[in-house]
Amino acid sequence: MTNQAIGFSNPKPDEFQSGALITNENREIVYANTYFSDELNWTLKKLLGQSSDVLFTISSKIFCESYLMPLLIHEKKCEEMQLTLFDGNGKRVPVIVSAKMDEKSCIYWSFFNASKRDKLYEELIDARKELEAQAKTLKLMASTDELTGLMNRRELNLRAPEVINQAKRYTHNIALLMIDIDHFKKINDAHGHLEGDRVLKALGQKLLKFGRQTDLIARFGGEEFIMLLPDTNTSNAKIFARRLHQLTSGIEVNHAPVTVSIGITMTDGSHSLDDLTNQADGALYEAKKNGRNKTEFYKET
Ligand SMILES: Nc1nc2c(ncn2[C@@H]2O[C@H](COP(=O)(O)OP(=O)(O)OP(=O)(O)O)[C@@H](O)[C@H]2O)c(=O)[nH]1
Repeated sequence: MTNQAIGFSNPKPDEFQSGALITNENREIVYANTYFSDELNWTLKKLLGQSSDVLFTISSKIFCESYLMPLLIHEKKCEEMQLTLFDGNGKRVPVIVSAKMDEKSCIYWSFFNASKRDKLYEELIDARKELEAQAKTLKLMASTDELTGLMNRRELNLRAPEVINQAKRYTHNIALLMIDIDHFKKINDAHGHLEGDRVLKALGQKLLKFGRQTDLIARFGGEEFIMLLPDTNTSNAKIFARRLHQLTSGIEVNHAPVTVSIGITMTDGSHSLDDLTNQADGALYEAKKNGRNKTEFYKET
């Protein structure tokens, strides 16, 4: 079969927007339509008589040998395989290939340029990546206190039950500390809201640095913070609170140290977060009542 073997006179045989190729039983090209010259920059004369291998990239050749050819031999046809061709200038062109094999092992190939389709895939992948990044940012925003960067109350509510359950399971104690800046309103009133914000941020940073990785450290409300310390007994919690008082005094407003009051409650995992925060709140109230800059433990009545 030669190029002339498929001789049309009218209408024009070669106005297809796809490549058509025929290879013989030795896989030599015996026909290529003008798509190969017009769109893929091949010289048709050069192509004729060549092995079809000249068209395919190495990975496409491997795919042809290992999958496409066995399929053609067995099924006599294959549809919509994604391969990569070289054009006449050696540029890679993604194509969708369908092929049919006749009883003399001639193969009738059709190639559809898939560059635009690939571009669309790339754009879809980019769009997906962007959406994933946005979702991640939104998740972070929903779980984080904007001012201090600590987890917010919502996130604490989500994560605390697991920590409390683990204490129960492994028979550990947990300490919950409610930490409240003393006379914070005065700082705001005397030095402005921005100064108040600076103090909140500084305390947030100190708590983060001071806490362990397993601690939950959250901004609970205005000037109130919560630390949930797993695997901590009463005497450890006392030492921890003492160091927290020292640490906080390192933050100064107009050369005066900032102080905090702390309410602590302990549990073996048999209390809910709500129970614990109510208990710690009661202890915090006692600390404020007793003069501030103090730690009090919740006492069961
Ligand atoms: N700068 C700033 N202030 C805040 C923020 N959230 C809450 N506050 C302020 O924190 C202050 C809390 O005041 P109070 O509840 O009276 O407590 P306090 O002045 O610390 O008094 P004690 O707790 O009794 O020692 C209020 O003035 C709030 O406006 C914030 O994000 N930034």
